Parts: sequence; structure tokens; C-alpha cells
Amino acid sequence: MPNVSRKAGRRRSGAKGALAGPGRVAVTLAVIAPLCWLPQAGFAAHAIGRMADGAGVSGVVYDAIGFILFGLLRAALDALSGRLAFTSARRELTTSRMSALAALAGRSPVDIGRPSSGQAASVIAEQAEMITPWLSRYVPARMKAVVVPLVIVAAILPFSWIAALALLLTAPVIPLFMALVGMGAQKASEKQLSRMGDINAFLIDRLRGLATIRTLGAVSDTAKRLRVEADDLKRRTMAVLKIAFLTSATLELFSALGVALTAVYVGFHLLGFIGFGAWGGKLTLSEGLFVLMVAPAFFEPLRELSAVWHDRAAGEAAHKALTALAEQGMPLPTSQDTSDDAPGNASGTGPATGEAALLAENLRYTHPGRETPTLEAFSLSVAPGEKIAIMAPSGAGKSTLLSLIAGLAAPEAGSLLLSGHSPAKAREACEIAWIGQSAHVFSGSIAANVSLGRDEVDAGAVASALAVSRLSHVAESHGRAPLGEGGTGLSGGEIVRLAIARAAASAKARLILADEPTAHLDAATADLVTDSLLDLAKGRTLVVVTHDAALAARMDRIVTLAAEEGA
Ligand SMILES: Nc1ncnc2c1ncn2[C@@H]1O[C@H](COP(=O)(O)OP(=O)(O)OP(=O)(O)O)[C@@H](O)[C@H]1O
Repeated sequence: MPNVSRKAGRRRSGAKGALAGPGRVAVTLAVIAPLCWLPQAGFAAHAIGRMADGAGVSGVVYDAIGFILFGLLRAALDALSGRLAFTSARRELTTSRMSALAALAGRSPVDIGRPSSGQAASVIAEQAEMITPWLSRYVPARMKAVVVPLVIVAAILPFSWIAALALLLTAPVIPLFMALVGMGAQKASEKQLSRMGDINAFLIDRLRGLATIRTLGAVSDTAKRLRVEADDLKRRTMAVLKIAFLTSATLELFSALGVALTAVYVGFHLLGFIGFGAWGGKLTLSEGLFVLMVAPAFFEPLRELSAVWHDRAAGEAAHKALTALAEQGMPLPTSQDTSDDAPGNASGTGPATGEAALLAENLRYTHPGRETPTLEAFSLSVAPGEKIAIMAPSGAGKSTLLSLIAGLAAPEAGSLLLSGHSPAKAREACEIAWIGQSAHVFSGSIAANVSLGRDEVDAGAVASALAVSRLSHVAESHGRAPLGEGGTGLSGGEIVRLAIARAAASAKARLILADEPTAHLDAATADLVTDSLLDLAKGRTLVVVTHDAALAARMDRIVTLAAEEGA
């Protein structure tokens, strides 16, 4: 997955890059379809001319057939191009979403600059949808607006240079004005989307912390802030709409002017009041009608472009937001980033005889944005099956060290090997089980929270994991009843044991990392957790970070972070 995210950094940006394969075919067909009106208008004008000259219905049969055939062709091309454009836009949307998701999944949890869940959810789920109308409607409409008017002018020019000139003079004003308005629209749209993301992030965040907000009496302040944010979003949405209306009004004005000029010229020319403009000759009724019928089609693509103009601003802003999600951040180390393998230790093979389960030498790590390193010249060796406790004052870097061992961040200097492999490789091979300070409990049954949807964790594995963590009776009493999101329905000690059960269900885990598993628990519960942890660690290596002297005393060895430094 991280590979995908890196590729995402080089991804094409803008509609040009985003539209490929069937998308290009769709655009080509979308451009050809309206041009079918040219032969249609030709047949119609010819038929009316002939009828005016006294021909009967039989004299215009071929014109009628031609008119109908081109009408059918146009309908078919319209339908096909619409379908192709839609499917290719959906494909592009899926690819962009996948890249953003892969990049998010490939970001280190240690990275404090990660976008909030609400922000990411808003961009990926909601805002991303705006890419579909942008690619499926705006992109074909833009191409039509460039090609179709030029072809129509070229078709009118041989009959009347003045009619062609009237169209050509009014037309450039439209794109020029629309571009000016469009710049504002883009900015307004970006601001509106970013505001929408902020509100979503704010809402999700506050919903998660509802209990805290309620107990501290901050409900009405939160509601007030939400109202202010919602009002601001409303103002920004209105700004976008105003720009959209302004664009349509401009276009209608100039296109009406252009068609009226052409109609006035053709009418007066046919009546004989204006003699010039037809290359020295005089337009026949059919020619005049042809020019008259084709003139509105000159403005049609511009009108269509105006109708979908807002799609561009919203779509590009959404594309930008998705690309930003896919590009930024501190990546999760991967085994490909590190030349980790000691000779003879191919992937999947066990540790070499006598090889340390964990060997850290001269580690240095500085959190992004911090000036001083959290870890400096830290060394440690842990034998396979050994159980150690790491103790140090708060803020000394114990959790940071566990993150490095778990392969969630890469050390700046020094070397770190787990049974001869890089931590990233061990993590990818599911050889590390992590019991964090606060396990996330998903909404679902206890069993589902243990298995986490892992294929290899069947009902038997869940039952033995629950037994190891001494949670069997709790699981029985809950049955299939779902736990509330965030762990409502379980005590603090039970949540820690749930995390131990998850680790116990990881059959491949050889190294267990536990970050203060007994914090905030009473002595009896802490004892129970310690028993579970030691059961879990049978035949495995255990590294536990703790301030709890009783838990540390039950390990094989206690390592103090400061004492190991410089070792
Ligand atoms: N993701 C992060 N980004 C930036 N700085 C961080 C990050 N995580 C921790 N820090 C900083 O690094 C230092 C060490 O933090 P760490 O959590 O590793 O300490 P600790 O020894 O585990 O503390 P405690 O015992 O209180 O859990 C602290 O100063 C902390 O503010």
C-alpha cells in the first residue's frame, strides 16, 4: 500500500491527467454529436427552400431521411459518450480514493500532522463525489465549447462572412468573462469545501468526546460554536451560488446578442435591405435559413459549459483535497525502505540460533518538529523468550521506543533488528503484537472485537484468546450484544484484557509490546492483567513499558531507559 501512496505523489493532476482511455473516447464522441446538427440543419434548410420553390412532399423525402438519420446518430453518440464519460469518471474517482486511503494507511501513527478522521472522511466520502460531475460533464463540455463553435463558424463562413464575424465577435467575450468569474468560483469553492471538511471534523470529534463535553457542562458552548461554523458554511455556499448565477446571466446576455445580430442580418439580407456580407452575392432562402438555424448551435456548447461551470471548481477543489491527502505526511516504514536482512535470514525463516529477539544499537530518534532527540545513543538486547520491563520517568521516551520497535517510525540513526530483520518487516509479517495505552473498541460484539475480521482468527482462536486474557466469562455474559463505540459496556481493566485477547489471537506474533497495560487499574485488576500478559507471553518475547513496580518485578529483567543510554 505505501507504494501506491508514493506513486500517488507522482500522480497526474487536473482533468487532462485524470481523463484517460475511455474518457478520451467519450470526449471525442461528445464533440462529434452536436456537429450532427450541421447536416441536419442543411437538410432542413434545403427541404424548406425546395418547398418554397414549389416542390411537393415527395421532393423532400431524402432530406427528411437524412435529417432523421443524423438525429438518430446524434442521440446514439450523446448516449454513448455520456455513459463512457460516467464510467471513466467513476473509475478515476475510485483510483483517487484508493490512493488517498492507501496514503493514509501508509502514514505513521506517530505523525501528529495526520489529518483528523473527520477531515479525511469528509474528503474521501463526500467531497470526492464531486470529481464525477467534473470529469463526466465539465471535461466533455469544455472540449465541445472549444471545437464546436469553430466548426460552426467554418460552416457559416462560405455563405456569409458577416454572420460568421457577428458570432466570432460576441463569442470571445463569454469565455473571457467566464474565466474571470471562474477564478473567483474556484477560490470560493475551495473555501466552501475546506469549511465543510472543518465542520465534519469538528462534529465527529465532538461526538466522540460527547461524554467529556456533557460532564464538563460545555454542551451549549459547543452548540454555539457549531452554529457559528454552520452560518459560515452557509455564507460560503451562497457565495459559490452567486458566482454560478452570475456566470449564467453573462452567458445568456451575450449569446442572445449574438443570435439576434445574425437573425437581424439574415432577415434584412433576405428582404434585400442589406446587400453586403455574402461575398458579393446574395444568400438564397436555404442558405439564409441554414445560417439562421446553425447560429444558436454556436452558443449551445458555451451554454452547456456554463451550466457545468461550477462542477469544475468543485471537482478540481475535491481532486486537490484528495491529492493532498495522498501526498503529505510521514510514511510508515516498509521493509522495502530498509536493507534489513542479515545474511542467511530470508523472509519467513525463523531467527538464527542465538540471535537476539531485539537488538538495538545507538538508536537516535527526534520527533518531527522537535529540536532535541527523544532517544539518543540507546542500546538494548533482548533474548528470544525474555520478558523485560522498561521503566523511566514520564516523557523519557518509552512509548517512542516502543513505536520504533513496532516499526511505526524509523530511527534516525543506529540499528534496530528483530530476530535479524527490520521492525518494518516483522510488522508486515504480523510478528509483532501491540497492546497500546488505550485500545480502540469498535462497535460490535466482544468476539468481533477480538477477531477484528481477520480470516485466520476463527471461533476457536477467539475462545482461547478470551481464556488467555481471562475475559471468557465477560464475553459469555455479553453474548452477541454489541459494545458501544469507544468501549462503553466494558470496564477499563476489561478493555486492556480485550487488547491482550487481540494479541493472543495473533498466531504469528513472536514479540509482544505492551505500553503501560496496568496504568489506572487497582492492584487486584492490575494483577489479573499481569497474569494474562504473562500467559500471553509464554513462548514469546515480551517488552513492557510501565511505571508499575509490581508488574516490572514479575518480568525477567528491568531496563531503565536512562541507564541503557550510551550503553
Ligand atoms: N507523535 C509525537 N510527535 C511529537 N512529539 C511526540 C510525539 N509523541 C511523543 N512526543 C514527545 O516525545 C517525548 C516522549 O514521549 P513518550 O510518549 O515517548 O514518553 P513516555 O516515556 O512514554 O511518557 P509516559 O510515561 O508519560 O507515557 C515527549 O516529550 C512527548 O511530548
